[in-house]
Formats: sequence, C-alpha cells, structure tokens
Amino acid sequence: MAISCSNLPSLTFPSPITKNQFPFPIKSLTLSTKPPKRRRLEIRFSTSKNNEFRVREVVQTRVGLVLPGGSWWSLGEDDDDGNVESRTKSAPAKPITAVFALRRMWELISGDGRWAIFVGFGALVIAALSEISIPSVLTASIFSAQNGETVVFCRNSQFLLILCVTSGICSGLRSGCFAIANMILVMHLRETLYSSILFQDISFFDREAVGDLTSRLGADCQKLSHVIGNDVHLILRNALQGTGALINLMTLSWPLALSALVICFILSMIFLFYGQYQKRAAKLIQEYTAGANEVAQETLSLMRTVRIYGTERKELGRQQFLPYKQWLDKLAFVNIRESVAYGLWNMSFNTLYRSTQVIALLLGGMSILSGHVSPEQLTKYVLYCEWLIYATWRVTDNLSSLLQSVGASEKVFQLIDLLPSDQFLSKGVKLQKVMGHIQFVNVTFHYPSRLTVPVLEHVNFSVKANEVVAIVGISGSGKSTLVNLLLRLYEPSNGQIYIDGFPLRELDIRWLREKVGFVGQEPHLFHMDIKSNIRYGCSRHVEQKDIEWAAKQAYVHEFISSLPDGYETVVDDNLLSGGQKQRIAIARAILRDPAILILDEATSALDSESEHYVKGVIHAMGNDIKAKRTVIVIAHRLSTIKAADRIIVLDSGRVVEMGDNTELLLKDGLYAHLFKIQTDALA
Ligand SMILES: Nc1ncnc2c1ncn2[C@@H]1O[C@H](COP(=O)(O)OP(=O)(O)OP(=O)(O)O)[C@@H](O)[C@H]1O
Repeated sequence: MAISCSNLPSLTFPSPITKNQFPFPIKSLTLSTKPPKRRRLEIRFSTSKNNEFRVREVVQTRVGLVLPGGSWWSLGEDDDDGNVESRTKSAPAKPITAVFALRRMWELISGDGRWAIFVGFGALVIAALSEISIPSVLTASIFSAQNGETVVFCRNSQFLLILCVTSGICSGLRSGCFAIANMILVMHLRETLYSSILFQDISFFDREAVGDLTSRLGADCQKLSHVIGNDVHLILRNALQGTGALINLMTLSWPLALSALVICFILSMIFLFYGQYQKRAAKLIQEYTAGANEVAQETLSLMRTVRIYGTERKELGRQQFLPYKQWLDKLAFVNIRESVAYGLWNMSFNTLYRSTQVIALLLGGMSILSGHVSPEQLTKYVLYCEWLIYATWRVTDNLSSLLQSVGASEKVFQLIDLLPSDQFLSKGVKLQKVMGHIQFVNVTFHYPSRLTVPVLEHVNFSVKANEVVAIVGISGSGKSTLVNLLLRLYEPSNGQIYIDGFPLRELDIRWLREKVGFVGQEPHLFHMDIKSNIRYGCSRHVEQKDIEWAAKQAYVHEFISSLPDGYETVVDDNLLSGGQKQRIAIARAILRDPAILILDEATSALDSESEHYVKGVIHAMGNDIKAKRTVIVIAHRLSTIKAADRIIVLDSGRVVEMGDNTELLLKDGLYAHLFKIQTDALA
C-alpha cells in the first residue's frame, strides 16, 4: 500500500521505512505500525543538532503522512532539544476519551467555575438523597392512613413535605450552579481556542479553511457546553438516585432486586453499542457541517461574482470540491441513520421498562401469596424498580450525549494544543534603530502547502538604507512572495535575509514589524471607525491631528471629511471603493512613520489624479531628509517606478536583471521587453 506524503518521498507500507527516505539527516528513527485498516502509524525520529533549522521547518509546515482515504497524520512537534516526537503536543494519536475531555474542561473552568461546581455538587447530593427517600415515605404515609395510624400519618406527611421542598430548592441550586460553570467553560474554551488560532503560523491559514475554524469556535464549543451544563450533573444525579433505589430494593427483597438489576444490565449493554455509534455519528455530523459551512462561506463571500454570473442555482450543486447540496445529503444520511438507531434504542428501553411491571406482578404476586412480602413492600418495590430503570435510562442517555460532545471536542482540543508560531515563542534581538539595509543571500523558498514547487530560487540582492527599490516581473514571478519573506510571514527554505546586518530570524519580529509600513494589493479594512482603521497597529500615541495629517498625505482627508460622521464613520469593507480603501491603507502606513516602507501594487486601484499625488507623497517619504526610509515598491505599471534608485527584475523566482531604468532599457532584456509592451499598449 503506498502512502503519499506532500514533502517526503513516497513511502511503501508495510515495507520498512528507512532513515534515508527523509529529505534531511535522521539520527534515530523508530516506527510502530498498527494494521493498516486501523490507520495508525507512528513515527518517531530525531535529527542531529546542526539540522535544527530543518527540523523547525518540518514542524512549521506540519509534515505528515496522508494515508489512503485522505486522513492526515502529523509527524509531530519539535521539542526544545530539536527532537521531533511523534504527536507529542499536537493532535493526539488516539481518539480522545471522556476522561481526557473532562480533565481538559476542568482545567479550563478554573476559579469561580470550580466553586460553582462544588456548590452544585453539594446541592445535587442533598436533592438526590431527598428524592430517593420520597417513595419510601410516600408508601409509609399511604399505608399508615389505611391502617388508621393518624400520628404516624401526620409525621410522615410532614417529612414528605420537607423532602419535597428540600429537593425542589436543591435541584434549582444544582441547575443554576452547573449552568454558571458551563457558561464559564464555554467562554474560556472559545477564548483559548481563538487565541491558539490567532498565534499560528501564516501557513496554518493557507491550510485550514475559515469555515472550518468558525465551525469549531461556534457549533463545536456550544456542543461542548452540554457536558458540564447538562450531561455530567445529570449523570451524577441519576447515578446517585439509581444507587439509592437499588439499596432500597435490596433491603426489600434481594430476588426482586436481582431481577431489576438484570434488566438494567441488558439496558446498559444495548446502550454501550448505541453510545459508540452515536459518538461516531457525532464526528461525522461535525465534519459534514464544517464542510457545508466552508462551501457556504466561500459562496457568500463571493456573492457579487455569483450574482453577476447568475450562478445562484449552480452554486447549490457546484461540482468543484463537494457542493453544498452534497454536504447536506451526507448530513441527512448520517442523521437518518442516527434517528433509526435512536428509535431502536428507545424501543428496547420501553420494552424492558414495561417488562419490570410484569415481573413485579408475577414475582411480587407470588411472594404475597406465599406470605414472604407484604403489599406495602410490593408497592415500594414497584416504585423503586421504576426509579432504578428510569435512572439507568437517564444515565445512559446523558452518557450518550456526553460521548457525542467528547466526539465534538476532539478537533477543538487538537486546535487548542497546537504550538504557537515560533515567532511568538522566542524573544529575539531589538536593534537600537532600524537603518533599513536589507540583504537577501541565496534565498530559496517554497510555500509549505506546495513543497514541490520552488517559488524563489537562489535570490541574491541588497537594498541600501534609504534607497527606493522597485521589484518588477510578470505575474506569478514571486514579487509578493519576496515581500512575504521580508515581513517574515514565512521562513526561507534556504539562505538568509539580513536587516542592517542581523539575520532576520534572530530579530524580535514583532518589534521589527512596528518599524515597517506595508500597503498590499487588496487592503482590507476592519469593521470599526476610519480613525481606528488609520491608527490600527500603531504602537506610539497618536492624536487626531496626526491621523488627519496622514490622511491628507494619502489624499483621502477630503473624502473622509465629506462623510456625515467624518473620521468617526464606521466602515465596512464592502462599502468603500478599492481606491478609497487603498488610500486609507496608505494613510495607515504613513502614520507609522516606518523605517522600511513596502508598497505591493499600492496604487493600482487609484485614479490617475490620486495616483499622481500619492506617488509624490511616497517619493517625498523616501527622500525626506528628516525621515529617510527605505522604500520597496512592487508595480506592474512600469511608468510608476521609473524614478526608483534601482529596479530588480524577477523571472520565475530568479533575479534576472538589476539596475536603474536607463541601464535596464539599454540592456534590452526582460525589463526593456515589458516596458516596450506597456508603451505600445498605451500608444
Ligand atoms: N500562500 C501560497 N501558497 C502556495 N502558493 C502560493 C501562495 N502565494 C503565492 N503562491 C504561488 O507563488 C507564486 C508566486 O506568487 P506571488 O504572489 O509571489 O507572485 P507575484 O509576482 O507577486 O504575482 P502578482 O504580480 O500577480 O501579484 C505563484 O505561482 C503563486 O501561485
């Protein structure tokens, strides 16, 4: 059986996997496999110290094996010693157990939530003890009345009243306390999951679908809320009541108690099968719901394109990947099977439940006739027997719901357990000042999601401090990728990038990013007011006049002032034109007063007049004596970068030419060719 893997050579299973099958040196390798049908494969390996970089690469790209059927098996995480241990902190190798899930939830509840659980648990015990005494006191009251024992009847009735009131108050307290604990759990769960997602590498977001992640944050976290809010305490309550009922039955007549116990045992066995089935069904429902969400999210976010091309109906049955309708069909199929299983389970329960009454009638009647049991004892037996069966049913039902929630929690905990990006783990060096000298030394890069396709190859160039450098090349030649590496959104596969002579990966990246201004091809604005959008990510204190100054420089102040709420206008990404968004993004970059300014097609959506002025501002920023900075400009319109100090020409991820506009035109290479095409097109 062949096991395909995105970056490892194809491995053949079950023939032995050897060290030299890995694309980096391996010091030790242990492999344990389970029968392929169970799809369990564990690999442990470690590399020598000097291959640490490689190891980190492996971890960041989450190297793993894609088993037949598409399931993904991560090879694991890097520990501090540079060892890669299979599945140490990330996705657990085995499906998680209810105990594991409960332990994790207990850790997440903490503080006040735990107090609520303790109080709720105390109330639960008192309520359960009160409730379980009711049948006994009730029967005694009835028979004392029948026997004309007025004093005993009055005493029993008072006791019954006390039991009912106590049980009512404690049940209310129990439900309230567990609901509070539940609310705290969901809040902490969402918070922890959200923060784990936010701190992942950018490559994580290339891999994971947004619909999938929002599904985990929404529906899955909500499902988990049932565990503490409902399942656990109801299981405890009914288990206590069931035990109490059983003890009472034993004291009444052990043969009768035994018969009830046999029925409970059969019920539990049936549940065991049903519970396992439900757990699997819950996982499938979770997977299919996430799939459907993902398709819907994509379609709804591209609604304009859908409307223009009139493909609303087609979108329901789109054949690329799995269409929405097909996800719904899959969901319906699992739900129908689950409903049938639920019906069968209910049928078995009801049949067995009713049969206790027949047993009571047969055994009890015979015992009364033979004088072994009194009518009062038989009445108690019937009541406690019903109680025991009911408690068994409730315990199994809540246990099944608990297992479903555990199924849903698997992916949530896998995401929570992902290690944050290396960039947030190490502190790094902060320089006194960023001069803006940039060097790319023999940089080669491939995206983690496409490891076989090199996007940049042996890129070498340097940008002097305060230089204005343009990067040009045809679409897909790797210009934006170069910037992505400079912003350290990805790490080079090979080679080094230096800022002011320091390796980029040794610098405190969050500090460095504060010194960099970036305007991308498609700037997106947050759903907040314009003022907050302009000062977004600016660490220094800025006043309204600074914001207005930046907006004026970006030629957007007039537009903002014309809005009824001016700078307080809450913007929506969809409500502004591309040019307006770009100008606000430029104002944001200007306000940071960056040492390095990166403009990736930053003026592509501007009208000619705005472009002319904004280019003037950018040029001035680059040449301003007081605030000199390095400027890197990516532009398709070559006329816009003619004035750059230097132009770097990329072709298929390689630097093919370098020089100023005149030198490159004289060279008559790719740049001159592109320039000619554009001038001809304008003529
Ligand atoms: N996140 C990604 N994952 C995988 N491949 C990517 C990713 N981003 C870009 N690529 C690929 O890398 C190559 C270079 O893309 P890049 O965006 O750097 O080109 P570009 O020169 O900036 O193009 P354009 O001028 O059209 O913006 C392309 O083949 C692209 O498909």
